[in-house]
Amino acid sequence: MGLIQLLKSQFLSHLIICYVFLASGLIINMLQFCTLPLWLVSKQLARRINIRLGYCISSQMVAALEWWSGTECTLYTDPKSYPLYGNEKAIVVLNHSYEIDFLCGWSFCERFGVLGSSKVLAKQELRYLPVIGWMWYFLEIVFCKRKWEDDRRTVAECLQNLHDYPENFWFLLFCEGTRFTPKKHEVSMQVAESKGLPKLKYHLLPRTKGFWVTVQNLRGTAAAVYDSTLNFRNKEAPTLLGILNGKKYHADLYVRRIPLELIPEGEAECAAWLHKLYQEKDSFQEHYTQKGCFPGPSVSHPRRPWVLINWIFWACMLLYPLGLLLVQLVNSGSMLTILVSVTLACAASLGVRWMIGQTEIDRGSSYGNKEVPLNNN
Ligand SMILES: CC/C=C\C/C=C\C/C=C\C/C=C\C/C=C\C/C=C\CCC(=O)SCCNC(=O)CCNC(=O)[C@H](O)C(C)(C)COP(=O)(O)OP(=O)(O)OC[C@H]1O[C@@H](n2cnc3c(N)ncnc32)[C@H](O)[C@@H]1OP(=O)(O)O
Ligand SMILES: CCCCCCCCCCCCCCCCCC(=O)OC[C@@H](O)COP(=O)(O)O
Repeated sequence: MGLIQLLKSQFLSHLIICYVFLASGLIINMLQFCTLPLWLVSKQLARRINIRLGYCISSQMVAALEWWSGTECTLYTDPKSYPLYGNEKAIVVLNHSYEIDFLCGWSFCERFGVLGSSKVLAKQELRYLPVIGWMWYFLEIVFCKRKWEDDRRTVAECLQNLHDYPENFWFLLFCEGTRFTPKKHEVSMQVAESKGLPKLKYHLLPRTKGFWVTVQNLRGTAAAVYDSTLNFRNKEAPTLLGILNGKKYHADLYVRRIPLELIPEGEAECAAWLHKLYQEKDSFQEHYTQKGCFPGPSVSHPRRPWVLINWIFWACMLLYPLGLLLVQLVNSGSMLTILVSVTLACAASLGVRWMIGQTEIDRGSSYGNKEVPLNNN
């Protein structure tokens, strides 16, 4: 193991990264909170400020992926579509099998200049996650309870609010609705069978309602759907803890740009279109499994230094006062103060570990796990 790799695997390094993330994140959350009165005066200015504040948080995770772990993300796409990425509003449809799929998505957002404004249809539980969930509140992220009766109105309303959004954004949809597990796959294939749909090997059966409501409500706002299929070389199973340990992964993303006009308007037709899309995605994954790459040309889109510069800025701002505090603490000689400080640091570490746990598939929800009574043939 080289010296750098040894450094990356040290608990102290992880502690520093997590401290900078947590402390800067809470400061930024507070700044976001301070923009609340501005929404009443100038909504567009408040949005633009929040995009930049949000960037300061999410780019730290991208920095960990791109610069700390050195993970490489390769894009396979049609060179004719390539110039449009980042220059229009779009809906992204992505498979949901990996613990860091959202982070790879963020990495592409960063490279195409839409990281601060990127959006997602996220499960309600994530709204309460410190730093990230609180940041999302100010970025107008759309949350769902994964209960259509409750979601149909709220999701449509939140999407309507994005009509006058001042900057380009990508709206991410994991149509499978939950991460892939063998059990969830088995259950969803029973549903596929009952609906007379072909079985999928690499995906769960997509939930079509969220896609339909998104396409309908973003017509006239988004220009296209980016059908995106992610895989990792050599059957890598990447994790956020692996990233923190400096482990390098190799992600490949296959993107097809589909103009929004080509997507049917009716609910049933739109659902059928999405099922066909997932059958195609399944065939791309089969191609990847057989050949080790996606069909079509790959383009090189290098990482940018901004995420690293942002991290260095926050590290300088926050590590210096922490150093001073530690020196004062030791000099004080008070056992009680030292004990209280150590307890606080342990609590913060456990908090971050819990946050990381939110990305782990083994700790995932039971949504999609249970056999459902099926009355449609
Ligand atoms: C150039 C580069 C391009 C791209 C770069 C890539 C990406 C970057 C882009 C942006 C990045 C932005 C942000 C990323 C950051 C962080 C993201 C992090 C995480 C958030 C992710 C989540 O939280 S995912 C979970 C939440 N989201 C969703 O669930 C979305 C999908 N779901 C839906 O759309 C649902 O329809 C719903 C949520 C709106 C409603 O849920 P409900 O459960 O009520 O679903 P349905 O009504 O659809 O389900 C009932 C129907 O489904 C059938 N059924 C029953 N059981 C199953 C089963 N197991 N599987 C499938 N189907 C099932 C049932 O029979 C019903 O059938 P109908 O005939 O009645 O439809
Ligand atoms: C600087 C870099 C490292 C900093 C250290 C750590 C900080 C911890 C940050 C945690 C970030 C959490 C981001 C939340 C995104 C979770 C995405 C996700 O994958 O959600 C799962 C849902 O889609 C489906 O849920 P399931 O039904 O599968 O259950």
